[in-house]
Amino acid sequence: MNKKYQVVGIGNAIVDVISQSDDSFLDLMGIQKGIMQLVERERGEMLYAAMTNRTQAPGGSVANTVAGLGSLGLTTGFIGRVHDDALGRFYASSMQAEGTDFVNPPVAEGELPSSRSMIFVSPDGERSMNTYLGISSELGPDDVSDDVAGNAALLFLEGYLYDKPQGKEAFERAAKLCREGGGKAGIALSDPFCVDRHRDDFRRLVRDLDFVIGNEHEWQSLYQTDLSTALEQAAADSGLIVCTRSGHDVVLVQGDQQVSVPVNEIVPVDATGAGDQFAAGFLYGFATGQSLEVSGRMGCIAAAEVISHYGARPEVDVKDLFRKEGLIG
Ligand SMILES: OC[C@H]1O[C@H](O)[C@H](O)[C@@H]1O
Repeated sequence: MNKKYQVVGIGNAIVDVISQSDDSFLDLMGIQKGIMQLVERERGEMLYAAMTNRTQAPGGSVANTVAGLGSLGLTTGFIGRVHDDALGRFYASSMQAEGTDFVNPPVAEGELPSSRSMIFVSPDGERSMNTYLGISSELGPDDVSDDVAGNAALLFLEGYLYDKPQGKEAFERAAKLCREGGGKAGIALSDPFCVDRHRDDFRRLVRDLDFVIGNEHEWQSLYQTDLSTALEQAAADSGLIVCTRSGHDVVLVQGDQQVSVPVNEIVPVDATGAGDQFAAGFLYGFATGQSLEVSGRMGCIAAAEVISHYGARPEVDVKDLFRKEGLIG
C-alpha cells in the first residue's frame, strides 16, 4: 500500500522527567509504586522540585512506540498536542530528530502547559509515573487531519485518550479516516485502570479494530476473568490480539493461529516503556510482512533493549539486534 506513513500514532504527548528513588521516598511522597497516576499541576510541581538528578526525555506511551518505529526506519507520524512552551518545543523537536513527523505545531493560545510525567525508578527497576496531563488532554478531533490519519497504512491508538470526551472523538475520527483510506487501525489498552473506566468502549474496539495490544492485567480487567478465559474471548472477538506478560511468554493470536514467544527474564534497570517498545518491535514486523512469531520476537528484543537502561526509547539501533538474531538480513 502506497501511503505517506507506514505508521501513525495518536496519543498523549508527554515529557518524561526521570529520577531514581527508593521505596521509602515513594511512601513519604504518597506515590503508589508501579502504576501511572494522574496528578494535578501543583502536586506535579511539588514532585518535580523533590526530584534529584532529574533527566528529561520525550515520552508518552504510543508516542514511544511510534518513535521506536521511526528509529527502525519506518515512515512515521504522531498526532499529539503540546503548548508552545519550552517543554512543548523540546518535545516536538525531539520527535522530529528521532525520525517521526510531529504533525501538529505547538499551540500558542490557551493556558494549559505541555504535559509532563514525573517518573521515579526504584532500585528493582519498577517505575512509578505521576502524570500531569496539561494541554495533552485537550487533544480533539480538529487535531486529526485527513492528510495524516487518512494516509496511514497502520494507525496505533492510545487507550488513555478515552479519558476525555474530545480525546475519544479524536481517536474515533482518526480510526475512521485510516480505515476509510484502506489502512488498519489498532489500540494499546494502556493500563488496567483505564480499561476499567472504559470497559464497554474497549470491548467494542476489540471487535471493531484490526489489532489490539495489551498486557495480562489489561486483558483480565477487560473481560473481568482469568487470563486464559479472557484471551479466548478476545481471540474470538478480534482478528489479532497480543498479550505481554512481563517476564513471561508473550501470546499472539490471529485467527486460528496462536503463537507463544519466550521471554528472557532479566532484572530491568528501568521498566518504563517496556510495553511501548514491545509494541514497536511487534508493529515493525507486522508492517513489514513478517510472520506472527517473528513479529513477536522482534517485540521481545525491542522491549529487552529498552529496559536495560533509563528512559522509554531505544538507545541503540534495534535493527542491529534483529540482524544478530537472524530475523532480518
Ligand atoms: O509507557 C511509558 C510512558 O507512559 C507515560 O505516559 C510516560 O510518558 C512514559 O513515557
